[in-house]
Amino acid sequence: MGREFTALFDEWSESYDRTVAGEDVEYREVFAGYDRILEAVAERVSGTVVEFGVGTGNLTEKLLKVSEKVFGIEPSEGMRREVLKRGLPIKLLDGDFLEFPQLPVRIDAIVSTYAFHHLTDAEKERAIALYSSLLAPGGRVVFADTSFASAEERQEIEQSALDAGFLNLYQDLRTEYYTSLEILNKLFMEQGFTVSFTRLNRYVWLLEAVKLG
Ligand SMILES: C[S@@+](CC[C@H](N)C(=O)[O-])C[C@H]1O[C@@H](n2cnc3c(N)ncnc32)[C@H](O)[C@@H]1O
Repeated sequence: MGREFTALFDEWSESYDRTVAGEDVEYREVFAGYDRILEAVAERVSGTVVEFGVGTGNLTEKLLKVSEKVFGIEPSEGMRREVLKRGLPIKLLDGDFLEFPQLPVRIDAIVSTYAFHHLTDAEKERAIALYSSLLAPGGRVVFADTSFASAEERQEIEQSALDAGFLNLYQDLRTEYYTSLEILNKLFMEQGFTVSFTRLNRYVWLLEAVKLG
């Protein structure tokens, strides 16, 4: 579910790593400190980890240094092809945030970078309820993604994309399902998590949610 962006990611898969390296000026600020953002997620997890929206496998590579086992779930065939080229020792599955093959083991953590905004807020609610049912107390969800601290901040960021003539970025901000910290906090708390947020660049916030007992 929430797979309406898959064709776009199939097309983007071969050049995606050049975008995150800052080649595309429109997205440079979104990906500022990309490597550090991925590390901030990886250093907060251990054990058996499920990663959603794997992309080309950049976070996966870091997770493999700190985890026992990584299950990668990715709906785009183009992106999965890029991950396979890297030969990473993970179990890579066709699936998405809401629908994926049954995982045969206990899960310690669920992670994702730059991807949860592909779900509408109603889909996010369903996904978080599902993760709450999969994790034991102490299990965690760690996401890094564009989110907004307030309605004013959202407006300011959209306006500055327009002022800079970054029309692709502006279009993304207006049409994908970026949400607020307030909504994320509420959705996770309702499913029995404690939540904290840390800003990682102008766009990206780290969300760390720990399942209560
Ligand atoms: C901007 S890329 C991020 C890739 C990688 N996580 C990173 O940080 O570079 C978004 C990824 O999410 C995937 N994606 C899109 N919709 C998704 C969904 N509903 N469920 C899971 N992944 C999704 C895309 O195919 C793409 O690989």
